[in-house]
Amino acid sequence: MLLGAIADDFTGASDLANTLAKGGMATLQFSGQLSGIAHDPPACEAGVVALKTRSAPVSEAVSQSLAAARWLLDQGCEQIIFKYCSTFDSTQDGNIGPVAEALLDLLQTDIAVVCPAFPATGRRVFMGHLFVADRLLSETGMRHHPLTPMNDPDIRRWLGHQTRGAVGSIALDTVRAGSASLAAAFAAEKKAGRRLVVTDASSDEDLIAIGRAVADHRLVTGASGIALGLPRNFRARGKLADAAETLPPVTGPGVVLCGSCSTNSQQQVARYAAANPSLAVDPGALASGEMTPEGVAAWIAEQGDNAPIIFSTAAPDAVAEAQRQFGREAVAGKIESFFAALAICLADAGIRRIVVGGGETSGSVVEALGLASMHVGREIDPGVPVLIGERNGPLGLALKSGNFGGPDFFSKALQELGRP
Ligand SMILES: Nc1ncnc2c1ncn2[C@@H]1O[C@H](COP(=O)(O)OP(=O)(O)O)[C@@H](O)[C@H]1O
Ligand SMILES: O=C(O)[C@@H](O)C(=O)COP(=O)(O)O
Repeated sequence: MLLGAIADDFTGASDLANTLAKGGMATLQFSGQLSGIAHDPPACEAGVVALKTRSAPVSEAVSQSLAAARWLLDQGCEQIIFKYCSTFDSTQDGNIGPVAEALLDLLQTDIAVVCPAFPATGRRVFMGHLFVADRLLSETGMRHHPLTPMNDPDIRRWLGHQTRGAVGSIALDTVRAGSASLAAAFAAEKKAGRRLVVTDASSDEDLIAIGRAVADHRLVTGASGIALGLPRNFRARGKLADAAETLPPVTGPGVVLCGSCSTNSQQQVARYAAANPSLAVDPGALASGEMTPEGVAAWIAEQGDNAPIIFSTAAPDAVAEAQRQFGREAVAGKIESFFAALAICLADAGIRRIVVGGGETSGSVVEALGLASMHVGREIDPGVPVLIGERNGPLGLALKSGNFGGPDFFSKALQELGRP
C-alpha cells in the first residue's frame, strides 16, 4: 500500500476511493473496524479507511483516526490523506482541526494543506471562503444540516475555532503562479508555524497543481478533489502497476435506504418514491416500537420487482420537530440503528443491491453488515462509485453523499450496480 487515507465518513471514503481508482491506483475501501483485516489486508496501492467520526466526540474522532493512520503506516503507506467533507461538515468544537493536528503530530511533520474544493460538484475555495455553486456555503441547505449546520463560509475562521495553532492560507493567485511560488508559499507558512494551510482551488487544474506541490508532504487534507493530483506523483516515481480492474455486475433484488435530509436527497427521494414502492420512517413510530426493522423487511418482501425505498428524509421543520421531541443525537441514533438492523435483515433475506443515501446512514449500514473491505468500481455520478463487498456472496452498494447525485440517482445506481 502506497497511499493511505482516513475518511471521516463512509460516503466520503467512497468518494475519495473513486477519485484514486479513476486516477489509476488499485484502491480498496476498508471499514473502520480494522480488527478483522488488520493482519492480512488484500493487496492494493491505495487504501481508504472509512470511519464514522464526523460527528463523534473529539477524543474518539482523534483516537480512531490515529489508530487508522498507524495501521496504514504499518501497511507501508508513504503519504496519508485525511478526507473530510467538501462542505467542511464540522462544528466549532471539531473534529477536523483536532484530527488534523493529531495526525501532524503522529507523522512528525509541520505542514499540511487544507482544501475542501471539489469543482465537479461545485465546491470551490476562494480567498479562504467555501462556495457551493454560486452560493457561499452558509447560504446553502447546509445551514440546516441535522448534525453539523454550517453557518460560516470562511474556512480559515471555522478551522481556527477548532485548532490549537494558527491557521495559514494560500490564495488562488499563488496556486496559479506556478509550482515554485506554491512551494515557496507552503515553506513560508511552515516557517511562520502555521501548520494547517487553507488553500484556494477553483478548478481541477488548481487541484492538480496543489497535488504536485504536496508530493513530499506526509499529510494531505481535504475533500476528494485534493487527491486528483496524487496518483501521478506515485506514477512518476514508477510505483504504480496501472492494471485495469473490472468488477462483475451484481444482480438480484435491490433496495434504497435514505437517511439523508439534504435538499438534494429530498428531491431524489420524491422522484424515486413517485414511481416505486416507498415507506417513510417516522421517528415517533420507531420510538414507540410500532415500526421495526423486521416489520419493514416483511413489507419489502411483499413488494414486486421494483426496488422499494425506505426513507427518513424529511424537510427542516419536521427534522427540527423530531429533534425537539427526542433530542438531536437520540433521534439520529435511533434512525441510524433502524437502518443498520434493516440492512442486516435484507442482506440475509436475499437483497443483493443496496443504495444508501447519507454519510452517517451509510456508516451505520456498512458497519452493521460487517463489510471489512470493498472493491471500487465505476463512477455512477460524480463522487459516487459502485462498491462490491461480500456477505453471503457479492453485495453491491452505492453510498451517496446527501448532496451528491442527479435527480434520478437512485434508479441509476440500482441499474449501474447490475450492469456488466
Ligand atoms: N427525520 C429525521 N429527523 C431527525 N434526524 C434525522 C431524520 N432523518 C435522518 N436523520 C439523521 O440525520 C443524519 C443525516 O446525516 P447523513 O446520513 O450523514 O446524511 P447527509 O449525507 O445528508 O449528511 C443522520 O444521523 C440521520 O439519522
Ligand atoms: O466531500 C463530500 O462532499 C463527500 O465525500 C462527503 O464527505 C459526503 O458526506 P455526506 O454529505 O455526509 O454524505
